Amino acid sequence: ALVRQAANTLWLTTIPTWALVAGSIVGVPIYISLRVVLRNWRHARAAAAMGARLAPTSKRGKLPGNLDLLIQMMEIWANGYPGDGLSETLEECGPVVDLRVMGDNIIMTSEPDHIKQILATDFQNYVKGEKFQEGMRSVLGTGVFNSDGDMWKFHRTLTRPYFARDRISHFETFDRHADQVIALLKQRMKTGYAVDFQDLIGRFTMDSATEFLFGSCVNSLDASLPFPHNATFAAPESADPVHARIATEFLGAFNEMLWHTANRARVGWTWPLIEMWHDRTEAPMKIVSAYIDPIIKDRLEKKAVSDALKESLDGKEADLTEGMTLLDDLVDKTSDPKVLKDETLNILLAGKDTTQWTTTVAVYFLAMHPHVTARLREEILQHVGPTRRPTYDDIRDMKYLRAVLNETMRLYPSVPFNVRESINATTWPSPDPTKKPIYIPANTQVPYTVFLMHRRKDLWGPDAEEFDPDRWLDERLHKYLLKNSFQFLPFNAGPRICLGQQFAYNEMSFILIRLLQNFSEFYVDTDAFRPEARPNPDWAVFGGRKGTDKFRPKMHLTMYSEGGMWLKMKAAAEAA
Ligand code: HEM
Repeated sequence: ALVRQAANTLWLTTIPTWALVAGSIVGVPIYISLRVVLRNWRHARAAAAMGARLAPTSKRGKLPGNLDLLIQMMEIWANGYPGDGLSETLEECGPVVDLRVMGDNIIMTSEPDHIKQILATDFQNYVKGEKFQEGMRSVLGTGVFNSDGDMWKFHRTLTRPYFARDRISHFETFDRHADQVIALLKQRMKTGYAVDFQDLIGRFTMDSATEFLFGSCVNSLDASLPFPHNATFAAPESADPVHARIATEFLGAFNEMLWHTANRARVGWTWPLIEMWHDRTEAPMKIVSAYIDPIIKDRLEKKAVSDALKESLDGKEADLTEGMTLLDDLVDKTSDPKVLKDETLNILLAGKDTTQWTTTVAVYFLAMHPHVTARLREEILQHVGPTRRPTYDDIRDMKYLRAVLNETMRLYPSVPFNVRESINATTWPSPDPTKKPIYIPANTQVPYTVFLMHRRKDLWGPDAEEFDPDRWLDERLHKYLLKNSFQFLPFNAGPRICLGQQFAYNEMSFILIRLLQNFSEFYVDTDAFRPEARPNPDWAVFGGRKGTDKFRPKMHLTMYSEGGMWLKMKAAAEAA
């Protein structure tokens, strides 16, 4: 009908429908191919004019538009190891490659100098882009994580001052929730069953984040913990108090929202078609809003009372704002409930799963490397002792702890893949200095992967895939990292560097110290992982992390372990 309608419009009414349909079937691919050929020719000319060359392309795709590679990537996303397919492509072409998906230039890089240019030295020439933001908008609005240009500057300026100050209150928050975590762990270990450490730390980061953001903790640590699939009993969730059930629902809705937004980024321009009849973020967003909206309303009402009182007292002694939470800080600058909601939700998204993942994998690595656990405990006992609450100064001085965290984020960065879009045509330096720079067309998606960059042997040495915190302390630091600091980027870099970096180091260090004050040995309980959540046995032949690790890493916006991270631990003698 569409073809016939178009034909009518073009006065081609005398041509029979079958001929129009056949013409379209043959004509559309020819039209697309011609467009691609013409565009590549234009790019080649523009590249030559700039003294540059086109980015290498892979020979691996056999179908038009690299459709076979696209299907393969979808399959890897669902069942493979992160980076599979791409690492082979980068091996074939070098650290930068034009993936050419369905005729579009998509120039992926794992080269520190390119990422430096995107994030820092040529920051003005790149945006997150409308394609990325559109999929997130129903959840994140125009908050700091999901905006570009002036809107991003507005949100960043609004939020930055809060993170610029070190807050003792954060340590009090961490401490209360860490106590709950330790108590839950001790309780669980008494049952003889493993704990899903990823789930437990997710509750810790959610409770800490909601408390420092809103001053109103969601209390997800009050809900019962899941038992492994092989347990013979499990406490029913319905036995939880009402507030804990609400917290579980909130946590579930938040995770679901994340999942759908990441899925939109993955399926690209097709997501509005898939969700044409039904916005998949609507239902979970309703649950999240039911929690956040009343808090914001309440805070704005308090602010109005405080302002009125201040006015009646000519501004003397009437400041009722506590100034402790991010929301307190923000209401001093804006009373727009939408801005307040977007901003706090953006920070919750940026700060919760990232710290959850790093802490989870750090403890997984401790389980796999008992000598690292012993050394880290030694440092903790030396600096903090077996029971005292750690301070900011303790954390700053603990070099081995920082090395363990950095090594964890090197091998399993929370944000393994990211993307920007070029505004104007430009060039990137050639990884091979004997060759011309690489041409980057305007309005082109440029994904970059710190996950693959952090594992490159030419950048980190032959043992790049090994977990070895000492590389941050011995001669390897000078030999590799200090040559180019842009080769380690778990927190991004440049004007959009993670706002919560220091907060994250404090939070992760705090919980690890508390954990190692109380437990001295950790074990991965493989049987507690559901069979489909265990690593594919065929991966063993690959060696490296893929062949060694005992969990199945997956990603939405951030990384996670499929089906949880089931661990057991032994209480420390000092803590008894
Ligand atoms: C291990 C923990 C963390 C890691 C690895 C991490 C990593 C990152 C990365 C890679 C980005 C850049 C995203 C992009 O531009 O595409 C980012 C941005 C951001 N992070 Fe973090 N983050 C962590 C924890 C936190 C925490 C705890 C908070 C807040 C409490 C936070 C707040 C933010 C914010 C607000 C942004 C957006 C900055 C902007 O676009 O201007 N992050 N983070």
